[in-house]
Amino acid sequence: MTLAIDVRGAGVQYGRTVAVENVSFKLEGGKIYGLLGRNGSGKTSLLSLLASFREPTKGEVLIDGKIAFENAEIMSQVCFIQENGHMMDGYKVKDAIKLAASCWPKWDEQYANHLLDLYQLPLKKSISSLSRGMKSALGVTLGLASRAPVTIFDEAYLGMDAPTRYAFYDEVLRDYMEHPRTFILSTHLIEEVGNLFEEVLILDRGRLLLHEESDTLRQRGVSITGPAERVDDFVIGLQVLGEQRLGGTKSVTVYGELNQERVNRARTDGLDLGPVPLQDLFVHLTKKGGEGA
Ligand SMILES: Nc1ncnc2c1ncn2[C@@H]1O[C@H](COP(=O)(O)OP(=O)(O)OP(=O)(O)O)[C@@H](O)[C@H]1O
Repeated sequence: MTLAIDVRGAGVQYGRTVAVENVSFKLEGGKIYGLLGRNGSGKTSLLSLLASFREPTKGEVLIDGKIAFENAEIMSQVCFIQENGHMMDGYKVKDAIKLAASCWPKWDEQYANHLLDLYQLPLKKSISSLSRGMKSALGVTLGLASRAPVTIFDEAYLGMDAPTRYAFYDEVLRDYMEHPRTFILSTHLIEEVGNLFEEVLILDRGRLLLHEESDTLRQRGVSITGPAERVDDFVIGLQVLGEQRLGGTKSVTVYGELNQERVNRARTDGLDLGPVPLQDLFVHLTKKGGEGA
């Protein structure tokens, strides 16, 4: 089941702070989406609109064609897991599981038990006594086992150590293949998780800077490496994002796809063309005072 998401001119304001401004995008659903943005760029505020936790100050958010806010039917289709939990500190793990089972109609108890075992989560322990990593694992368990048509993880796996995080990424992919639905993951760990994303949205100071297929975005960056003088000559007229030099060799990162003529010229000039990591593109695109896309 895929639910389309349609965000129309949405804004979130806290007093005088504008956290999200005039953001519009459509997600057809049934994909894994990455939401990227620097600290304070408005990711959590935007995601809380999708989860109906908050009403937009401006604009509207539609899920499956219906206004999401305070819509019980929609809320039961969206599971929003945050790093800090919203997770009833006074309760035990088994209470959180029980509550989740009653919230999400597609809750899969067997899968939840499998994940509880995998993460070795003690059912009888109170949530407040769990380590940070265990709290993350509980969040991840709730999100995955919810099988909600729209499952959102807002940095929810940050507390996990690296092997557990990688196991989580594998689990998301496996579960997504077996039970296709919409996943939205916000993250700072772009290199780790970037390969999962089919589409990427970047927020910058509350505004949507970019919404693209990740493959298209990756093709927007090219690194050109070779003898320094030839590289300098080659990049004239291109948008240079950064450069590194080692002796007489230089590597320059440019933004924008190279046309065939340029690609041929690089070959003739003996220059190497290579991909640019998503993380580097993100850093350049969201640099303070950067030009953006
Ligand atoms: N409850 C709130 N009251 C007042 N201001 C808030 C509140 N929540 C967020 N903000 C402000 O809104 C802006 C966006 O915050 P938000 O948490 O949405 O960003 P974020 O991209 O999720 O950040 P991070 O990556 O650091 O978690 C920030 O300037 C933040 O200080």
